Amino acid sequence: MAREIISTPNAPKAIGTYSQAVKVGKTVYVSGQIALDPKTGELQNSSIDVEIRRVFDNLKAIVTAAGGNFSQVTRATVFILDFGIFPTLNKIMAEYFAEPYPSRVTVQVAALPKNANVEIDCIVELD
Ligand SMILES: CC(=[NH2+])C(=O)[O-]
Repeated sequence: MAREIISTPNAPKAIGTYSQAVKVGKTVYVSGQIALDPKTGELQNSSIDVEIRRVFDNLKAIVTAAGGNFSQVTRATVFILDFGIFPTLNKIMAEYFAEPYPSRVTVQVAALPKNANVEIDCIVELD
């Protein structure tokens, strides 16, 4: 099946050897997003709320560029440095996603790129 590379200036440029997303048929694989500002490339981490919202905004920009929306997200993977932010993560995610929510995995990890506190990737099934 043909692959399409998704690229948008509304989300951060890749900081390594990956594409923002790869679309295969109606499935979109969105790379892990940290809270980089798409314009400056700087991590937006003035607060954990700001950081998490920037991550979801980055994901949303890529999903939109692929022709989708958050209601079509089937799976998200969340990497966090500290489970102390779990309630905040859930509160903010509920602002971006309506029920029924996507499937999700959340894991605590030792480190993330650019010393981020959170990284999230997702898979989208387009209609
Ligand atoms: C940030 C990211 N997605 C990576 O793989 O480094």
